[in-house]
Amino acid sequence: MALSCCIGQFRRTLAHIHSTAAGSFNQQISHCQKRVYRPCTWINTQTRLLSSRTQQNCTRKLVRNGEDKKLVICVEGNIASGKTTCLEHFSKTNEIEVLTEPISKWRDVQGHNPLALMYQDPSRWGLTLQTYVQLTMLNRHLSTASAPVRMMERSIYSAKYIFVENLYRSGKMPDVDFAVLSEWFDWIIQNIFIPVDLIVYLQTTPQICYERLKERCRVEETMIPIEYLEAIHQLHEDWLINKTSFKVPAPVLVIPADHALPKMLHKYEENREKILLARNA
Ligand SMILES: Nc1ncnc2c1ncn2[C@@H]1O[C@H](COP(=O)(O)OP(=O)(O)O)[C@@H](O)[C@H]1O
Ligand SMILES: Nc1ccn([C@H]2C[C@H](O)[C@@H](COP(=O)(O)O)O2)c(=O)n1
Repeated sequence: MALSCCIGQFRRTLAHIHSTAAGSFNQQISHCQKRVYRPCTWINTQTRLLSSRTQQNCTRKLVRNGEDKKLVICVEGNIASGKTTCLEHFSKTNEIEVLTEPISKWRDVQGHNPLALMYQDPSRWGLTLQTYVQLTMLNRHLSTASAPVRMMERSIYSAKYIFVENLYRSGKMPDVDFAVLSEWFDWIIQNIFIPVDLIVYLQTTPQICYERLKERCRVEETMIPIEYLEAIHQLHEDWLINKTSFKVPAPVLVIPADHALPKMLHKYEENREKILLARNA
């Protein structure tokens, strides 16, 4: 009698634990959906979007409404290769919105300058800067479009494939920092739709970048040696030209960019149509 009473009580307790756990699990899901995903939509990219820009090895991704319709061009290149100057040129066109790198944020996050810290002590501050770069670049990619064509300076891809990779390969980023950043990056790429239609690669020699960097004279960059620009250059070449390092998310238009400014402006005009008609489909 006492034993069957105990078994009954045990069963009721188990049932209670089960229903409480299930309830709290469901609550977590709806809380998660409401809090995290409200501005976007989960869509089945296999059924709704079939262009190659969606082929990122995932069937369900977080997509901003309407983001699949605009054209996205990322301008990539070494430090001081002329990306901002190129964007400035195209910003005069009505249907193009230009998004420069959020470097002002990297120089001032709540009164701190992670860009300067990274150059002073890359092993200590590389992760700090690159985590923030990843966040701010993701924010740039997901920001609401204000024109049919978007031209962006760099991308979340080059942040990882060029700058994080360089810190790691040069021995200035500890394995654990690289592992954490890589897991963040892989999660983002697998779960969030980040369309790119064309990469415009401003191909320069490191020496020319070094001269332009000296002329620009950004205070954080005064200690950059030519060897750093050479390493960044080689990573760009392996990614976008040799295609031996990482997956390239879009077709690449290479524009040789060592020339003086008037010739560069002419080259931008020569390539205008190719750029504006790009659709990674
Ligand atoms: N074609 C060019 N010839 C000479 N100087 C240039 C040219 N393009 C840009 N510059 C100068 O070089 C520096 C770096 O250019 P910038 O557009 O800021 O490069 P990035 O955005 O790639 O770092 C700036 O001082 C800019 O005025
Ligand atoms: N992921 C990144 C991106 C940029 N930087 C650095 C390199 C430059 O000092 C600066 C901005 O580059 P620019 O627009 O002049 O080519 O930010 C970095 O360290 N990591």
